[in-house]
Amino acid sequence: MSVMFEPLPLAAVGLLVFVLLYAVRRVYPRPLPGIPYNAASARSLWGDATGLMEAFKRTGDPNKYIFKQGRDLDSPVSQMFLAPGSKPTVIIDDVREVKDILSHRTHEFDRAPRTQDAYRALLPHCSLVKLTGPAFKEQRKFWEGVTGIPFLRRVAEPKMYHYALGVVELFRAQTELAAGRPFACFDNFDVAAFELICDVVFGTPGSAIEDARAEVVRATRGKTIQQPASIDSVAELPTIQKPEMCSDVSFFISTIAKSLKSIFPPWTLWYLRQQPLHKQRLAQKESTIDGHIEAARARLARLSPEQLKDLDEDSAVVTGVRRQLLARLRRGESLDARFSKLAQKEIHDELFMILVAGHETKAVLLSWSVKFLMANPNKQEKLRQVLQAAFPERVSKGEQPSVKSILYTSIPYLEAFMEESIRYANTSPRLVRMTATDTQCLGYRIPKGVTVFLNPYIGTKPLDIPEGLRTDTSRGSKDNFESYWDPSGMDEFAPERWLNEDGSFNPRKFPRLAFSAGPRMCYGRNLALMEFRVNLVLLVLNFKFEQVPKGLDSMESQQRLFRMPQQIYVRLTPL
Ligand code: HEM
Repeated sequence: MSVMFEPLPLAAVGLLVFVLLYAVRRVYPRPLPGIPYNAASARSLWGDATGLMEAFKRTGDPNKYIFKQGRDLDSPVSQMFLAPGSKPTVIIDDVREVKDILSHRTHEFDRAPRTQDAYRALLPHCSLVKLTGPAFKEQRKFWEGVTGIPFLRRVAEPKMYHYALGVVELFRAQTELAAGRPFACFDNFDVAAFELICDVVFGTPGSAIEDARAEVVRATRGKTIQQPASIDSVAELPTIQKPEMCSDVSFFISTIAKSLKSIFPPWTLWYLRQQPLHKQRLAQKESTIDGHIEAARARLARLSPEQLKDLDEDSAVVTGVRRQLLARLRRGESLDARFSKLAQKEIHDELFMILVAGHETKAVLLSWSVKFLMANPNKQEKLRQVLQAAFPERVSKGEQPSVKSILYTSIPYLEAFMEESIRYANTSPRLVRMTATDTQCLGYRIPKGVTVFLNPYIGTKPLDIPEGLRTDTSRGSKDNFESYWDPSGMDEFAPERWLNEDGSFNPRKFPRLAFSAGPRMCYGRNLALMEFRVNLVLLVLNFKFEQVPKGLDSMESQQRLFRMPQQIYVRLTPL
C-alpha cells in the first residue's frame, strides 16, 4: 500500500519547493536587462532599500544616496531595487536628458502612480493627479488666470507686499525680545506664506503674523518670558498661533510626504487615513472650502450676464466659480442652482491643491536663502549694497521701497542671488515619472510601467555621453545654454556665476529645472518668484543677518515634501 502512495507526496513536495523557489525569486530583485545596478543590492531581498533607509536615518535626506549611484557606476542611467517584489526604479542623471524628457517626452514619461496615489486620496479631481492628456490641459487652461501675470499684478502684488512687511515687523519685535540671541524663524515664513496663498485663494486677509507681532511686543513690555542667560542660547519666543486651515494644510502635507517616502505608499496612506485626527481635519477643510465656494457662487449668481463677463477675478475661488458660471451661461442654463457635485469637487480640489503646493515651498526657499546670507557674509553685504543703491529712500528717509519698484527695477546681482539660491536650495531634488510605453533613454531600453527618478539638480558634472545616443530634441538643445557645468565647480554658493562679464544677469548661463519644465512645469512659479523677491529685498534692507553660533548653523537638509534645512535660526541686527 505505502509503495502505491509514495509518488504523490513526493510530487507535492516537489511542487511546494518549486512554488517556494518561484516566490522567493519573485520577491528578490530582478534587474532590467542592460541597465547598470549595484550587484550587491541585487543579491539582497531588500535590494537598495536598506542602504536608502540607512542614508535617510543618517542624513535625513535620501536623494544624495539615490543620485550618487549613477556616479559610482559611471552611468547616467542606472536602476535601484527599492521594495521586495517590485519592479526596479530607473534613475536618470543627466541635465540635458532630464530637461528633454520633461519638455518633449511626456507621452513616454508621465505622472507616476506613486505621486498620483499620494495626492489622489486627498485631491482626486485636481490637475496634479491627472496624466498629461487633454483633460489635464483643459483643467490647466481653466485655472491659468490665477497664475497669469495680470492676476498676479492686480491681486497678488499688494497682498504679498503686505505680508512681507508684516514679517519684517515681526522680526523686528522678535529681535528686541531675543536681545542678541539667535532664534528659530521657519514659522514666520511658513505662516506668512500661508496667509498670502490663502488670501489669494479665498480673498480673505489673515492676521496671524500681525497677532504674533503683538504677542511678542506684549511679552517684551511685560517681561513675561525669561530668556536664557547665555547670549548664544536660542531665545524663547511666543509660539505663532497658526490659523486652523494652515495647521490642516501642514498636516496633509506631512501625510503626503509620509506616503511618498514609504516603501509601500498605498498601505501607509490607507493607515494614515484611518486615524481619527485625519478624519477630523478632512471634515474641517471640506466644510471651510465648500463654504467659500458656495458664498462666491451665491454672490456671483446675483450679477447680470454682462457684469459676470466683465468681472475682474479677485481671488482663485472667484476664478473657479466665475468660469463655471460662464460655462452655464454658454449652455443656456440658470445661474441660480447649486453646482453639481462634480463641478463643486473640481473647484474644491484645485483650490486645495494651490494651498498645498503654494505654501511650504515658498517658506522653504526663503529659509534656505536666509541660510545662504548667513553662510556668505561678503555676498550678503554685496547684495545689501546693490539694494541700497537701487532703493536710496530706505537709507536716506527710512522708507521701504514700493512693491512695484522692488519687482520691476532691474538689479542684476539680486537676480543672480535669487537664481543661485533656487539652484543651490534644490527644494525638489527628485522628479518622479512612470514610463507610459516601452521606451529608451541614452541607449538603455526601459519597459512600460517602470518608475523613473529624474535628477533636476544643476550641480553635478555631466558624464561624457556620445551625442548619437541622445534624442533629436536633446541634440538640438546642446546650445540652449552657455554651459551645463561651471568649471569652477557647482558645490559653492556663487551668485556671480549667473553674471556676464559686463555685470548683466544671464539666465541662460546654465539650465534651470527647479520648477521642472514642459507641460507639467510648476503652476505657481511666477507667484513664487515674485514673493521670493519682495521678501528677500525687504529682509536684506531691514536686517543684517549675523552668523549664528556653531551648532545652530548646520547646512544639512531633511526631506519632507521638499528638501528643507534641518536648522533655521537667525540672529539679526536691525538696520
Ligand atoms: C519656491 C517655490 C516653488 C517651487 C520650488 C516649486 C517647484 C515645483 C516643481 C519642481 C514642480 C514639478 C513637479 C514635477 O514635475 O513632478 C512643481 C509642480 C507644481 N507646483 Fe510648484 N513650486 C513652488 C511654488 C508653487 C506655488 C506657489 C504653487 C501654487 C500657486 C505651486 C503649484 C504647483 C502645482 C499645482 C504643481 C503640479 C503641476 C502638475 O500638474 O504637474 N508651486 N512645483
